Amino acid sequence: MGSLSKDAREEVIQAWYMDDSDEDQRLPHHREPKEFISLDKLAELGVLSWRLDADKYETDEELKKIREERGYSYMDFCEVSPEKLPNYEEKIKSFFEEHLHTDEEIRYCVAGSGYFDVRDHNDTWIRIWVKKGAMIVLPAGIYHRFTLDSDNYIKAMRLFVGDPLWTPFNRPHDHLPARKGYLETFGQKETAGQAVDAAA
Ligand SMILES: CSCCC(=O)/C(O)=C/O
Ligand SMILES: [Fe+2]
Repeated sequence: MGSLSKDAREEVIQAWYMDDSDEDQRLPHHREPKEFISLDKLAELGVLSWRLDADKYETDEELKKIREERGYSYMDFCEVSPEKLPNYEEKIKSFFEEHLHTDEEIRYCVAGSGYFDVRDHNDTWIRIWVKKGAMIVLPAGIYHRFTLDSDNYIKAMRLFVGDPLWTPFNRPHDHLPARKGYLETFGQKETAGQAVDAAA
């Protein structure tokens, strides 16, 4: 994806299987021993990723190209921290409720960091740590949640195709066409996604 190698992406995006502990959601929640997951494995789940230069997002040709190719016409920013986000406690709680959306969730971390957790094909939580420069797309219909990490701050660019619809559908919402479509497209291993694109 783009001109930078996969290794460059891994400097700002890391993923691992989570432990079962109920401790503070902002902790990494690694298993013992740690079980990291490749970006190719994320692509099998439909989770796409790029590394971009967050210091030049206003003029970045690579970002422009991605937006044009994928039709991301809408853009705004979401800053999450106790000081910056109105109704912070309520919002952070709702972000961490397991949910899906009927459209892609596209987030580009331009400052700070945070965790997007997604369910794999076995319904096991994978934690995706995004840092400055990481852009990820969660496909429509994937169950996921978001939390800040212990640094308590992220500024994310939010992209969308057309008029944005941010509605979270808390689990269970298995009857939604977006969920059924997700399972049809990504419910089996080695389906569409960057892993297949890369092999082509
Ligand atoms: C870092 S953006 C805030 C989280 C969010 O918008 C969302 O929908 C999480 O699932
Ligand atoms: Fe979401």
